[in-house]
Amino acid sequence: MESIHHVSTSSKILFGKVRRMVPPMLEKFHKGQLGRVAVIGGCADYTGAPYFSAMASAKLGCDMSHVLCERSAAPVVKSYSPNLMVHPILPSSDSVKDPKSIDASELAGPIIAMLSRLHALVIGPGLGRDGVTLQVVAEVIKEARKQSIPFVLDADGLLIVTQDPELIKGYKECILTPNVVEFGRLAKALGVQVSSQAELDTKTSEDEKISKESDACEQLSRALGGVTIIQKGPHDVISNGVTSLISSVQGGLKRSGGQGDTLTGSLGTMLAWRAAYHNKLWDSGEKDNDQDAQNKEDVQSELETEGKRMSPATTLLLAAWAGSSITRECSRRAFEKKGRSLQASDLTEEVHPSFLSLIGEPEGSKTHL
Ligand SMILES: NC(=O)C1=CN([C@@H]2O[C@H](COP(=O)(O)OP(=O)(O)OC[C@H]3O[C@@H](n4cnc5c(N)ncnc54)[C@H](O)[C@@H]3O)[C@@H](O)[C@H]2O)[C@@H](O)CC1
Ligand SMILES: Nc1ncnc2c1ncn2[C@@H]1O[C@H](COP(=O)(O)OP(=O)(O)OP(=O)(O)O)[C@@H](O)[C@H]1O
Ligand SMILES: [Mg+2]
Repeated sequence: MESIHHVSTSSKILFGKVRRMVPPMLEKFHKGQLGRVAVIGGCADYTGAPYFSAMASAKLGCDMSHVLCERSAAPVVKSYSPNLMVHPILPSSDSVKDPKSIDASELAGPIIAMLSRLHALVIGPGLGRDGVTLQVVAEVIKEARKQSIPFVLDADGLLIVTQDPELIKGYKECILTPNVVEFGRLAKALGVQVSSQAELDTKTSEDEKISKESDACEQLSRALGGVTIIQKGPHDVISNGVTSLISSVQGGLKRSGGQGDTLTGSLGTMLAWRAAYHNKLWDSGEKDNDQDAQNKEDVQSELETEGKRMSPATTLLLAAWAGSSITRECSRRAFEKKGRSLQASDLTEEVHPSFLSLIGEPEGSKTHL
């Protein structure tokens, strides 16, 4: 029994459509046009997560990859790679006089000042749970939403939304990437029923299981006013509440921490490219389309029609699906080489080969001179 909201378009066609959203490599572009992405995260406890996320973004192909992190994390993240631009501008209880009396919007000022120069944000990798930090990031979320900047919310960024769902309710330019535990917390906060593993185990076919899981993902998305959710797991369920896609590219078998960070960074770059596609940075050769896809049928038709531009609802689902597919392919490739010794950093090296094998360079792209 397949969910009535699932798009059944083949992976081959979907990858072909993703390729349409990827800007070609052309001599005329200047620095920054292929993507300016910032990861907001990194604290005294976690420095790996923002690094993996920002590197995935860079290796997928964005031009500029920033990390906005807590003061103590900055020299550490910088030492991992000179390619990243690391800004120690994320306040915490350690960097303010009195953590109990702060002006969060004022403290968010230096981050907010950067927003207009960015195409996409990834909020949450290694953010930690410091009260001052989380209040400041909530202010950044409000401002990013005001400026219609797309963002990905993960890890401790999801905690902010669990505590205050209104921050993102109805904002169509965001992607949430909860793991099983984070999904459960969000569902509980929004009163959405989730099947237990025991209940899922009673389902006789894989299709029935997926259908049950995607029902919960659709309901959570609807409860949040149609935000896009990637529910990570043995397969990733992607939904915007009315249309769903299943990402089932084979992954690896090692579940080391930090693989979700390759996902968020890849999504950051996909969101930047999606913005470039809608801003017509290059001529995609497709006819204009002024209607936004409203339901599964519209999305499926846009995905299966050649020569017509896709609308933002379709490209957001597709960007989410592409990020998930790339990450799972990275995990598969890294696992093939490293087996049980696989670490998150092994995925980073697989981002470009995975992009080439799944999506490939778009038509007109000059990758050799
Ligand atoms: N190298 C690094 O710097 C890393 C930092 N990380 C950061 O660590 C912080 C906490 O992240 P956590 O993910 O640990 O969040 P939580 O502290 O909420 O812990 C989630 C718990 O759920 C468990 N879990 C995960 N998937 C499960 C499943 N399918 N079934 C049952 N249990 C499951 C995990 O083992 C973990 O103990 C975040 O800021 C995150 O970004 C992680 O991303 C890992 C890598
Ligand atoms: N059982 C599984 N089989 C295949 N792939 C999986 C499985 N579980 C998770 N993944 C994949 O691993 C990636 C990370 O998902 P995971 O559930 O580990 O996130 P996470 O707990 O947030 O990770 P992180 O440690 O980075 O915070 C996703 O791309 C997901 O598709
Ligand atoms: Mg995580």
